[in-house]
Formats: sequence, structure tokens, C-alpha cells
Amino acid sequence: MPRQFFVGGNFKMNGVAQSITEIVKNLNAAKLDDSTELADPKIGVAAQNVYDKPNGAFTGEISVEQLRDNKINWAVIGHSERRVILKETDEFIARKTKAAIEGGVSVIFCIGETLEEREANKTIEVVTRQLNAAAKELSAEQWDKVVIAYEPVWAIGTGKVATTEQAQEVHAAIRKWLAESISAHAQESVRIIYGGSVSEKNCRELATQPDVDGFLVGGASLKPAFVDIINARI
Ligand SMILES: O=C(CO)COP(=O)(O)O
Repeated sequence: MPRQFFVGGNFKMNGVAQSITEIVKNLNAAKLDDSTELADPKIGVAAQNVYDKPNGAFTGEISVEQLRDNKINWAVIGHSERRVILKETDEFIARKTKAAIEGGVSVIFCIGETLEEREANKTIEVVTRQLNAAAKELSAEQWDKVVIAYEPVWAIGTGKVATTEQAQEVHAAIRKWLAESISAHAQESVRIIYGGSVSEKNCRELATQPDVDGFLVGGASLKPAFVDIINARI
């Protein structure tokens, strides 16, 4: 069975009710590739964070239970903006991922290297370190609830998209890691999506790659052209 294409729009800290309503109306009116999954069931809402503790005195945080209570079944965890700006560590991100999955919230797990790390030839080492931290917390079966988002930090919001070869090379390395560190099942079934300056112009070529199972889209997800990215494979 081919893996179902998965596209997420990461609105980040953008939009107000009126502008987000416009985006949702646009998505609802569009003809979407019906084999593409944005979230569960077909178009769903994901949180951009979740805390690793179930409840308590943690001002400003949001719990897994509170997400579920609001019918939110997905969370983006480990985004580079949180790793860099909010100083989230690999271990904290891994614990949040475990808490989300154990509470019934699936995770878009973000990883990726900085420009400095890429130039020092450390891309695979960095993404492997980020993945290993999660593997310490999760059972092999729990990877069924994870979508891995490879987002090179140097490509986020810069207009500098990874080349098709660069994206495929890292995605293939992640798939090999899944085989070696998790299971043959995870290697087959876990989706690996690409994020970083994805646009309606570059998405089709990226989508031809065997290990690119979809996208996590920032800036372009706020525009009508998001529909073209969802439909990149048709
Ligand atoms: O951070 C991203 C998605 O999570 C990517 O952002 P851009 O698509 O704006 O580069």
C-alpha cells in the first residue's frame, strides 16, 4: 500500500478569525486530491504545541487532555522555531511526543539541521540525534502515530528550498533509520514530509520523490495557492 500523502499548513503565529475563516472556506470550496490527508479525518486542526505533564501548575502551557477536549487530534512538536527561540531540547521534545501519543494525539515530529550543521556535513548526524531522542521514549508501535517532518532550518521562511535531491537524500536516510532503529513496519508506513519554503512552484517536483510523503507548509499555507500544494501529486 502506498503511503497516503499528508500535507499540513503551519500558520505559526499568524492570522485572526476573519483571515483563518477565509483560508478554511477556500479549502472547503476547493477540489482536493482525495488521497491526500491534511490531518484526521480529512481536514483537521493540529495544535502547535503540547506540554509533557498531564495537568498542574504550568502557566501558559496546554495539556494533551485540553487538546482532546477541543477535538484536536494532532500536534506539531519540535518545530525549529521552538527548538531555537524557546530553547526546547531533544529530550523535552521527545517527552512531549510521548505524552501526546499516550493521550491519543498524533504528532507531526519536526527535525532538521541548521545551515552551519549542513555546511559541516552534519545533517544526518543531527537528524539522527533528534530521532534517537524520540526513539528512547516511544515503543515501536507508537511510531504509527508519528509523521516525521524534515525541515532544514536554513530553508524555513527563507525562500531557499532544499533541492529535490537534498530532500530525497535526507528522507531516504530517515527511512533507513526507521528500518534499523524502529522496525520494518515503521520503515514502510511512517510518513516523512518535507518543510521549508514549499510553494506551488516547487511542490510538484519534490512530490515525485519516493520518500517525500507530503509537506509541512508555512507561508504558502496562508495563501490560496495552498490548494495547489495539497494537490501536488495529481
Ligand atoms: O516552518 C515551516 C513549516 O513548519 C516552513 O515555513 P515556510 O514554508 O514559510 O518556509
